[in-house]
Amino acid sequence: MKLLEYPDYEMLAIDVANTLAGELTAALDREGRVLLTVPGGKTPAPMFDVLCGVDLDWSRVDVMLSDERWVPEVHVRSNTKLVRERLLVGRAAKARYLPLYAKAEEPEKVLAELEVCIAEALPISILVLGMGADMHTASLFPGADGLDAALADDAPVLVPIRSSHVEDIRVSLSARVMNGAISKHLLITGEAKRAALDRARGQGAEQAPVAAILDDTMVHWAP
Ligand SMILES: O=C(O)[C@H](O)[C@@H](O)[C@H](O)[C@H](O)COP(=O)(O)O
Repeated sequence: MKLLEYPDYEMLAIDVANTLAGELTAALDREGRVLLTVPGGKTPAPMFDVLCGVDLDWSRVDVMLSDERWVPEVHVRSNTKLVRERLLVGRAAKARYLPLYAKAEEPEKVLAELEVCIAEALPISILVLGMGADMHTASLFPGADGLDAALADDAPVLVPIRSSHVEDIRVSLSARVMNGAISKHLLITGEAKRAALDRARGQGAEQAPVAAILDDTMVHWAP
């Protein structure tokens, strides 16, 4: 794990967007298509606002989420809504979106169908994650129902997660798939998440799920 510190979040967002632009461009020089995976939540939007305007061949970029809340794509808590409004616009509107949500009461009913498109696009070229002060990443929450399955060496691509930490059923990429990424970035802000990161480095993934993805990850932090 490497840690980059920034004076403020605006500088972090601009620098990370430029870093991702460089990595996407290099990956596009090597591959026919590249897979960019991004988090939901509040942190990434300002970075998305910069990245969506970068001049690259977005028509050869697949975009998917690290995890999703099991709510309709128009719901205010939907990460798909966030990505469609803040990343898949401008030049990046030409990217292909690979959904982690389909209309069904329970994710288990449609996970196999969702995994087909994602499996074809793997491995992830560039993974961007967020983290909570409870040391979760994606939707891998400590003590969650589904966490063991998501941390297993033979984990599936997508895992349904139910946790008292959040109100929605979640669907998350497994740690195995996230660690298959060629490049990994973690975006965190504030002292609480910085302290949580320090705690996580000394714990197992069952108590600190973010620890499962920290190897070879570039952590970007702003106060
Ligand atoms: O669905 C989500 O919420 C994210 O994918 C999740 O993993 C997020 O990255 C962290 O919870 C941090 O969220 P904030 O950026 O809102 O603090």
